[in-house]
Amino acid sequence: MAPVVPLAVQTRSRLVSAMDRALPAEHTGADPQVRRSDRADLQANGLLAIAGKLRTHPRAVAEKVVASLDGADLIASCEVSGPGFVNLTLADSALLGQVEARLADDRLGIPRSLAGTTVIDYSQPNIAKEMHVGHLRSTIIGDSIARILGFLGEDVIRQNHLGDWGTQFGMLIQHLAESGGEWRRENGSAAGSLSRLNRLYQDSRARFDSDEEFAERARGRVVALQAGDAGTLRSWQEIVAESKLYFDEVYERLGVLLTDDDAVGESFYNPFLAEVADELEKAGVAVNSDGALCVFFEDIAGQSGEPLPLIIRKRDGGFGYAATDLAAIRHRVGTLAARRILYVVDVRQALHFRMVFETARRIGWLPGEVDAVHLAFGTVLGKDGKPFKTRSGRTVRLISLLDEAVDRARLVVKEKSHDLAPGGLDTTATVVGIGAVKYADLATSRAKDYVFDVDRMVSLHGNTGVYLQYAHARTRSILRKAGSPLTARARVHRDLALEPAERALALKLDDFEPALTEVAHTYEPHRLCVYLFELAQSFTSFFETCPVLKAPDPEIRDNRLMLCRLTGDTLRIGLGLLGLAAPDRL
Ligand SMILES: NC(=[NH2+])NCCC[C@H](N)C(=O)O
Repeated sequence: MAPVVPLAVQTRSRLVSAMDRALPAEHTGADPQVRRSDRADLQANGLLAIAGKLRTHPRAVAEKVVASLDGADLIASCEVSGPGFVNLTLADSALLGQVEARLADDRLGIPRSLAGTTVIDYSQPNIAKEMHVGHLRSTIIGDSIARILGFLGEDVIRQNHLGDWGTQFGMLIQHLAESGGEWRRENGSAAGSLSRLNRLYQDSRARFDSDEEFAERARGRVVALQAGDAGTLRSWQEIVAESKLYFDEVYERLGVLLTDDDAVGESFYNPFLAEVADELEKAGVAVNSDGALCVFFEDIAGQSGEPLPLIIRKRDGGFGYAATDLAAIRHRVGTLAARRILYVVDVRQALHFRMVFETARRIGWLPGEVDAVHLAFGTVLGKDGKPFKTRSGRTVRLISLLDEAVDRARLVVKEKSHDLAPGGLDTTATVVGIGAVKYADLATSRAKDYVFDVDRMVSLHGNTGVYLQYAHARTRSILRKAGSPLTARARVHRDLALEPAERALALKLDDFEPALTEVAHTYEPHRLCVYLFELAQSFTSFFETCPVLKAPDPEIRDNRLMLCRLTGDTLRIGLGLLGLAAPDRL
């Protein structure tokens, strides 16, 4: 299927050709800067700058270009305005042609414009601990970016950098051995066992901090674990396996792409850490400082004003979090052949990643042509504007949040839905509730904090997941009532004139690809949310002013049905790229 080129891009090409014809040769290739505009469909602003360079009156330049514009099939009218802008109105037939061409392709004419390998590190929960809202953000944002890059043709390798290694496991395993604390699964779900493990983990931490003799035994346990002592290793493996089961339960509930194959935890890099440290030391990138192996950064000062170290190996010989991340970069570039590595991690780790990336550049593990980007995100806040905690001050469990959202969604659906899918209330409440949580997270600009407010998330008014799911279901319901098959060849009558609301909708439908490309460049899924919300609003205005089933004549009805169909398809694919389901009935 040939890609469908957005009308703005087509218009730009026509203007460039006209400029080639009308202007002196040294200005070929200049950008006419075609943008969407309020005054007309499109506006070209680039001629002003060119006129400046040519020392000619800008309006005269614009008039000349417009006079040599060849675009009758595409552009209905074109006029010079103000100091030398060009306002362009697209031909109705061109807008309808786009609708027809997009409907003929199951990717809606969107090309696979990316090609390369991207590693994306996201979710990253910690073994023996329950997932919390911070992991929710990483999981949801990372998953959507993975989907969008993949849709645009990128080869995406997901890496779930599980916290499954380190001194804390010595503590936990020792405590389990001594206390006989029972945590194993009683029923089918791993949520209960993880909750018990989480509590035992906290107990072990408290004991470690208060009981020096226990701390000594726990440190011995770390040594045993690292040396591969059979019993210790078995305990660790058991805890890891149970934690993974629990993560998978959460992932399935959330409907994210992550599977067990993506789980490449910190322990995976353990065998390479000594080598990483040696190489850094030999290359002189890391130096011995007070018995620890560190990398220093002249331009990054700590609180005391001294250059801040990145610790590779601690004084006791243990390797830190940074050593693991450096080993991971080596693996991702050297073995996985990434041209880009994305880290979806809390903004509080910004300095860590800056130092890790800089270290990897210095030693050459991260060559200039490979990008490494920390996609930092803000904190989830409670209604009091403080980091989201339970009343007793504990971090909030992800599962209970999801349960709450689904319960709240059930009430909304029960009250509002007249057209429930066969799966009934429970299925729909799940789709709406989980979708609401995901959408609320994605719709906020990534770097910002946001307030976790379930009522707002499941609201039918405003920029919410359920608003978009309803808009999608509405398009499907219209098509069902019209008896119009969802997949048959598009029947578009190109010679008909469009009403303003139809034009606005058709124009918006043509903007899907630029919206996706923008997310791929900025890694900000909220831009796709904004697009889909505006599309749903354009659809609502269209639907309110242009009767579809009762259209004045059969050909107009056909055209309107096709607009409904393309809106529905665009919403379905767009919601899918955000990780939301789009049921046909709601
Ligand atoms: N490659 C990484 N360091 N990824 C982030 C890991 C996040 C860590 N497990 C945490 O919960 O804070």
